[in-house]
Order: sequence, then structure tokens, then C-alpha cells
Amino acid sequence: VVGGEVAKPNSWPWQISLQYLSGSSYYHTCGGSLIRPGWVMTAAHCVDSPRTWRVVLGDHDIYNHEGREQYISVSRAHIHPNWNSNSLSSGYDIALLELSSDASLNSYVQLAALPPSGQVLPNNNPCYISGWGRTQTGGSLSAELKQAYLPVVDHDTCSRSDWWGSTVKNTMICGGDGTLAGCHGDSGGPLNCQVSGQYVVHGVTSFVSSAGCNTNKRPTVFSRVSAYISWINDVSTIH
Ligand SMILES: CC(C)C[C@H](NC(=O)C(F)(F)F)C(=O)N[C@@H](C)C(=O)Nc1ccc(C(F)(F)F)cc1
Repeated sequence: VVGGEVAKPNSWPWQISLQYLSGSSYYHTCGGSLIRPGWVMTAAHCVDSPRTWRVVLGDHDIYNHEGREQYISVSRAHIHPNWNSNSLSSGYDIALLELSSDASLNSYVQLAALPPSGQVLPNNNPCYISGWGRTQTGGSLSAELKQAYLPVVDHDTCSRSDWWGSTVKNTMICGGDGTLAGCHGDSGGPLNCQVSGQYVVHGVTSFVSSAGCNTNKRPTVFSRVSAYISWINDVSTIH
């Protein structure tokens, strides 16, 4: 997250750190949101390459064990069937991770609220991105969870030719004007939007400009969760 501030610990209790095993250590690579005790929502591009994954719940400082963390391995990644890693602008950058066991819900670990199917938020709706991603383009990951205020930029504005143009689709949601932004390592994490006084996860962090994370008129772009509610329910509800 470029700009913004360190979040109050566990103030986004559905935020998870997705980590992969390399040698004998795990490394943070993406964010995600706990949507069911045994299911995490993240970005498809985070799990494109087969790896040994784990999710860390209840975390704040990813480099220090503080005692509230739960470490659960991922048993299976369900990538959206229409996701194409060579076509980021087509969308479908969403995946569901099936956990090997259910998380224990408590004041540090809670389920995210998801929007109703099809709900599109108005321009300037208050939202915050959260994540451990780089704090500058080319910078390093943040040890502590950060947040930044990224109000909704509606599709009409975000798809203007001097903004993202036709790269941004209606199945996406844009946040901020590019001054504050998500950055590498925030991928897959939540866009937390205030709707009727409650925070609802309306976005899954997908992409920023390749010219730099905080590029003017290139808001951070998220998969619009309300466009994928049926798929989420189909995959994560035991038949
Ligand atoms: C690894 C990537 C698939 C996603 C990566 N996402 C992020 O860094 C994050 F955290 F903002 F979500 C990203 O935007 N990286 C930059 C460097 C990038 O590739 N941006 C980008 C590439 C292509 C397009 C498009 F769609 F226009 F082709 C748009 C943005």
C-alpha cells in the first residue's frame, strides 16, 4: 500500500496473508479474505503457479509471531474458469482457496461480509484497501498491515481514455485516483467498503499501472466481488 497508514491491529479481521513455501521458510506473496471458516477469497493471479501454500489469519506484523495468528494450509485452489493469465484486462482475477481445516473465529479472525449479487457502488463511496504490499513502487513489503482510503471511482470515470480506458471492465471496481494505491503484495486482498455503516468486501485487489503503483489517473483496480457471487456460492457451498 502506497500512502495511507498502519492499520489498528486486527481491525480488518478477515484479512489473511497468503504465503508460499520456499526451502524451509514461508514467504508472503498476496492478501486474501476469509469468507467461510474453511474458505479464503484471493486473486487468481496469486495462485497461477502451483506451490505449497498456507494462509495466516489474525496477523498484524508478518515478520513477528504475536500469538494471535492461525496458520492453516491450503488443500485446493479453485481458480475462476474464465481466468486467463495472459489477459489480465479480461477480468476473472478471482480464486477461492479451500483450507485444510476451518479457522477458529474470534475477535482477531472474522468472516468478511460479501455484497449482494450485482450491487454496484456509487462514485466516491468510502472504501479502504488493506495489505502488506510494497509501500512504494520498487520498495519493500510492509511488516505491519497497512490501509489507505480509496473511494470508489465509478466505471464511467475509470474507463475514460485518460484513465484506464477499455482496460477496465464492468466486472471490475476502481479505487482512489492513483495518488494512494495498492502495490505488489497487496494482490488478492480486500477493498473494504462502507455500506449502511458496515464494512463489506467489494473488491479483490487485481492490478495497478505497470508504470508504477501510484500513477495519477490509474486507480488501483479490483475484481468486483458482486459480479462473482453466484460462482463463489457454487464453489464454496458443500453440495
Ligand atoms: C502481477 C500482475 C498480473 C498483477 C499486479 N498486481 C498488483 O501489483 C496489485 F497488487 F496491485 F494487485 C500488477 O498490477 N502488476 C503490474 C506491474 C502490472 O502488470 N500491471 C498491468 C499489466 C497489464 C495491464 C493490462 F491489463 F492493461 F494489460 C494492466 C496493468
